[in-house]
Amino acid sequence: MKIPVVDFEAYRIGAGDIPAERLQNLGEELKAAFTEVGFVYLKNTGIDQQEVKPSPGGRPEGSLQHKWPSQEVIGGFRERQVSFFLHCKDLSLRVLRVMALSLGLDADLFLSKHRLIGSEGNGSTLRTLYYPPVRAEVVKEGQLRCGEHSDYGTITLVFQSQEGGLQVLSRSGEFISAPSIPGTVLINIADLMQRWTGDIFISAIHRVLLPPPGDLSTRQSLAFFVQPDDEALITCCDGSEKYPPVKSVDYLMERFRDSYGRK
Ligand SMILES: O=C(O)CCC(=O)C(=O)O
Ligand SMILES: [Fe+2]
Repeated sequence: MKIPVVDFEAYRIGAGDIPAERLQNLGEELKAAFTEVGFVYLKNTGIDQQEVKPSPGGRPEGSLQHKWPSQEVIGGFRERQVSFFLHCKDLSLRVLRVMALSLGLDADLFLSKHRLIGSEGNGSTLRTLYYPPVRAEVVKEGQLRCGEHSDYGTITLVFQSQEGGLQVLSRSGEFISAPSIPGTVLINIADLMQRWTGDIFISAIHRVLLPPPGDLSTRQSLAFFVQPDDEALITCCDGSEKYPPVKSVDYLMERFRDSYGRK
């Protein structure tokens, strides 16, 4: 089993209304990916490769008085991050729309519960993940670069550097690799979306492997974790009542407590 690559050109960021039939086709491809693997690579999304490159280096950061590094430390950092965040948001909303259509639901069903991304009342986050070099001498048996987990929210957008190592657990129980494919955005279903769809879309377990012994390269990825608005009530969209309705923020807090809270 492989993670499909789907061409999102027809509905890329900036694209206006498109014929329902084109959206339908896109929907079918996304649905196949999300019901079978839970992951998909999207190409021609409108997020260009340039945006994902690290910011130009500046002086090493000293103690920062503000939340954002100053202009002289990393010129344009704030602007770039904000613009990238907004592009991730735009793409996520487009994907959520196609996902709803693909299930024969109202196009706005998922969207209508993601109205506040980027403002108070919605916990979606853009996270920068830096994996430091790994010295072979300190590696323990079975150690991973990022442990096996599934994500909590609705969908996640992942942008990886070239080093690779990401693997996804397939339904047949084997890990398949999910390398970086330049020019694509890797998107996966997360747990709350699996619950929302009554387990139609799969939130797959994934992990990042250590580099081969002696390989001292670092790894960098960016993950945009999409969550519904805090107050949104999530009810199985297929009418199955497989899971009771849950308020988004309550579900997520519970998951965070399980992961990080006192035992
Ligand atoms: O670093 C990666 O490529 C993936 C990280 C990840 O799965 C996560 O942070 O949830
Ligand atoms: Fe993850």
